[in-house]
Amino acid sequence: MKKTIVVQRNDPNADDASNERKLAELKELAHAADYVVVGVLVQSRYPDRKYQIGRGKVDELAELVEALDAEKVIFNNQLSTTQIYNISETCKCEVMDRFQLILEIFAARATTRRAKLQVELAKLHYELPKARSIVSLLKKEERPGFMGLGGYEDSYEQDIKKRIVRIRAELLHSCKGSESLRSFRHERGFSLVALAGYTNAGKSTLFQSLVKEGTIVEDMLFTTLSPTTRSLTINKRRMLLTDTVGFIEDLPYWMVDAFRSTLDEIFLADIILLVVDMSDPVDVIRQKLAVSHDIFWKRTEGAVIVTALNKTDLLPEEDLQEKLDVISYLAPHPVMISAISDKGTDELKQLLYENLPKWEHSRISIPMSEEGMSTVSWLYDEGIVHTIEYGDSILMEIEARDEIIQKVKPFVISS
Ligand SMILES: Nc1nc2c(ncn2[C@@H]2O[C@H](COP(=O)(O)OP(=O)(O)OP(=O)(O)O)[C@@H](O)[C@H]2O)c(=O)[nH]1
Ligand SMILES: [Mg+2]
Repeated sequence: MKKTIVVQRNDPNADDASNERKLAELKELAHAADYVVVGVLVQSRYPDRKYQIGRGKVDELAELVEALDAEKVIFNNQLSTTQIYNISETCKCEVMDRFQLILEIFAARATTRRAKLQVELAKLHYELPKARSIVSLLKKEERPGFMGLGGYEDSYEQDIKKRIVRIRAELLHSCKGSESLRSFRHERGFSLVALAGYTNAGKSTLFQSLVKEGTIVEDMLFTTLSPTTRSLTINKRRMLLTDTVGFIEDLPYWMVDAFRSTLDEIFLADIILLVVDMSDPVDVIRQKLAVSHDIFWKRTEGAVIVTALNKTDLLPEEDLQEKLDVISYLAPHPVMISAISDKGTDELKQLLYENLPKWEHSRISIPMSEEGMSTVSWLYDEGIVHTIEYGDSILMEIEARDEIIQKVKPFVISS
């Protein structure tokens, strides 16, 4: 974890509360990218329009970097190439802006080929307008390595343009890889549950708390497909739980596709587990829920939404109930939880179980033979075996997806 200092120039036209919220969001983003925020610097008086930060403040920042031994400075406002260059010279550490931070988060979370291409595309869009000044700065200063650029040449800008064209073409032809991921998982009898919600809502904490008794062997298979997916068994039903990137507001248009593609897992899920931070002010919760539903709308097919109202440990019971009353129309299948203390986890698991795609019950009789025995072990893998009796034939009571029942149709006695 890298130590970082976050810097914000307050918007003089916005009120204190909204400036504070912006800063809080930046800290949350830094946390999401695995940084530890060790210091904060706010520029409240409006400096010269040309600068995001006044001269004196840059010196103050440099002192802070040294005192706190920070490795990185993250600005909430967009910076020009020259600004990044100059500030990093003075502070003697890496400097980046909010957009680069968000790109870093997307890059870390992109699991499918399509998502990776989208993130790469967004990065190139970010770099393109800066290409010329990067090259001229490097030429002036003879400083290779700046902004991750090794050697440089005049064709840098051309090069970026070519890569953009190439990626666009590949994206056009790439089929949705995650579709096949879904069928692969379904073939193996797993239902898909995706965690969704704003950054800092507590998705990853809940993910860890739900999967802590998960089965390691199966996990090894799926971690290679997606590093943020683990298996989870509730009442013998097996599901795959996927942690996803948090929703982020105020994205520029060139980042929207990259953001959406990191959410592919959500759009393919059987259940969307929407995590909400109940310690937010109720207006903020309502706004976040509305945006979340907007993101799911039209992109999900028949997914059930379960709303996990998290961080209930931070509020008294009456406040929780009051907030729930206001937001209930935006919170389908609600359950109050506290991911850090495991409170409500059992109710949540039960709710997930109840909302899984329905499985069929059947009584079947399978001939006692080698082939019959392999069918039995296949059924153990694919469904739930409630009872089994060995006699002249093998009598079983099973529960499984319809496709599975169809395959043993000739043996069905009753359903
Ligand atoms: N008090 C309290 N804090 C919580 C709870 N759940 C999570 N947190 C804290 O909230 C912060 C964010 O939690 P994460 O699990 O990283 O949130 P996230 O939704 O995964 O965030 P992103 O990955 O950035 O989208 C952490 O500091 C957690 O310790 C909770 O139930 N109660
Ligand atoms: Mg997380």
